[in-house]
Amino acid sequence: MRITIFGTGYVGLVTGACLAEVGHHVMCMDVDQAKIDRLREGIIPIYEPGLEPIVAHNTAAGRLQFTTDVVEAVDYGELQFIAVGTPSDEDGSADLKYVLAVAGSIGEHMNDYKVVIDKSTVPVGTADKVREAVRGKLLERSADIDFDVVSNPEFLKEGAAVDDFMKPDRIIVGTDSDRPQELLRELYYPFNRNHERVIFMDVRSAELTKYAANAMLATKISFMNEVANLAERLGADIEHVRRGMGSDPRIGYHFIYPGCGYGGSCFPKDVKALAWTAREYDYEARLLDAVEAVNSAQKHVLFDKVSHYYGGDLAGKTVALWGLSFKPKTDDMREAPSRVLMEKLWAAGASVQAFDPEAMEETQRIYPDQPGLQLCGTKEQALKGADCLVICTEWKEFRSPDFAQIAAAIRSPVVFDGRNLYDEKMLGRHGLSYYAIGRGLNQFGTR
Ligand SMILES: NC(=O)C1=CN([C@@H]2O[C@H](COP(=O)(O)OP(=O)(O)OC[C@H]3O[C@@H](n4cnc5c(N)ncnc54)[C@H](O)[C@@H]3O)[C@@H](O)[C@H]2O)C=CC1
Ligand SMILES: O=C(O)[C@H]1O[C@H](OP(=O)(O)OP(=O)(O)OC[C@H]2O[C@@H](n3ccc(=O)[nH]c3=O)[C@H](O)[C@@H]2O)[C@H](O)[C@@H](O)[C@@H]1O
Repeated sequence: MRITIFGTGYVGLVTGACLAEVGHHVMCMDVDQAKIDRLREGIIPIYEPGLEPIVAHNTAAGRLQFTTDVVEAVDYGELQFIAVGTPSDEDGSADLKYVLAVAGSIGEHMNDYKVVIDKSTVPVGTADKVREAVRGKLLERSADIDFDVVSNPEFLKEGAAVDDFMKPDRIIVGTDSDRPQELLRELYYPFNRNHERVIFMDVRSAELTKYAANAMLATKISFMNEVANLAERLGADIEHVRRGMGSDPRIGYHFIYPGCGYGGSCFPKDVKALAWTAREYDYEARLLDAVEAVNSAQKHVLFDKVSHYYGGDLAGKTVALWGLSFKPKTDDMREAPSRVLMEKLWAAGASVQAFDPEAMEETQRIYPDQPGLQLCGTKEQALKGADCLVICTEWKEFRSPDFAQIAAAIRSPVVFDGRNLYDEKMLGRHGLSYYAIGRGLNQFGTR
């Protein structure tokens, strides 16, 4: 099938490359000329494991093309995917300007039947707005061309995006008519070989499914962070509690890891957007508001522990920081807990020596002239001359470090761990104190 994808970010590029991988012909369009130039040279603008080879292979095979030409892009595919950003507006609502701009372009340039497929995460009712935007442009040029609008939200995770797309738990397709349903059944047929993965439903239910799934996952995390904060005050260890809870299959082990708060481009914005939608419909989503509030507070917990350890005086201190990205296997820094920590440390007069396996360039881009930030080539270099070590992201290479080397390198014998990677005893053997999340008395630093 011939497919056009608008937006070559995490979702658009992965979708395009993976659909080409199963034999479809795909044209990816982006308004960012520099991004398209790099993609044409085979340079992937993001770090995403496994993406580069399939982009290269399918580009060479002629199944994957890149363009900035909107006319060419609209003309190309019978299926037109919208995979552009839907960032939070100031009030927490989803900003639909990019989605509606693409919809307008499709209406402006289409000359035959199209299925407009919304893959971006959008509030319930957006398909109606997309339909209006396309129809409005068709009316302007008195064109009577048939089209359908479908909701097909994406559930991939950054860092595992290619795997998630190629082996999805489910493919949600929201459509209100038969013609697009048949086309999407054909599109996703290659992904159904093992078992049927496509779940068809009406458009509004599909739109809500995406927000509800992300909000549920975010709720699990905030719930565990709340229990972790309680565990610190009660003298319990959240890691035992987590295992004890997860062994109940009704709860499960997934997404109940406590930490220094969830980040990324989606959970924070999607929880806020769903709460905003609820308010629009005169419903106060108390649980969603609490999930967001717990998470915002959780991003301060590491700073509070460090600050308390030093009696509230961080001026002149140097903190070694391992992990900058919002989670491992990505260079994405959007809403990363490390940013809240660094900004608070700088405000308190401390400086940061940071290392991340992939997110250094992105950090440099975000904080180009920050005197309190030194980006180090290795995790060991980050320790040199630092007062203490803080861990924000659970990259694999941080899991079993040389504790003796850490103890020798840092001035105060203390490690603050926002991801609960270690055991207190392992550090204790090297004379290091260990402050993690929810791991017994004195972890909050208040006793
Ligand atoms: N990042 C993720 O892991 C996931 C994201 N989503 C959702 O997918 C959507 C896209 O997210 P990302 O891929 O992360 O965004 P992104 O910000 O990485 O990429 C969006 C791309 O769209 C391009 N763009 C903007 N206006 C355009 C236009 N008029 N025509 C063509 N391209 C245009 C931008 O230049 C950019 O390259 C969002 O709604 C997000 O919530 C859904 C599931 C997973
Ligand atoms: O809509 C989206 O964009 C995507 O959002 C999340 O994917 P992603 O943000 O890439 O990453 P996750 O692995 O879900 O992690 C999100 C945040 O939660 C944190 N987290 C995750 C799991 C956990 O147990 N504890 C925890 O603190 C991570 O550290 C990270 O900061 C969802 O997992 C995807 O299904 C969804 O498609």
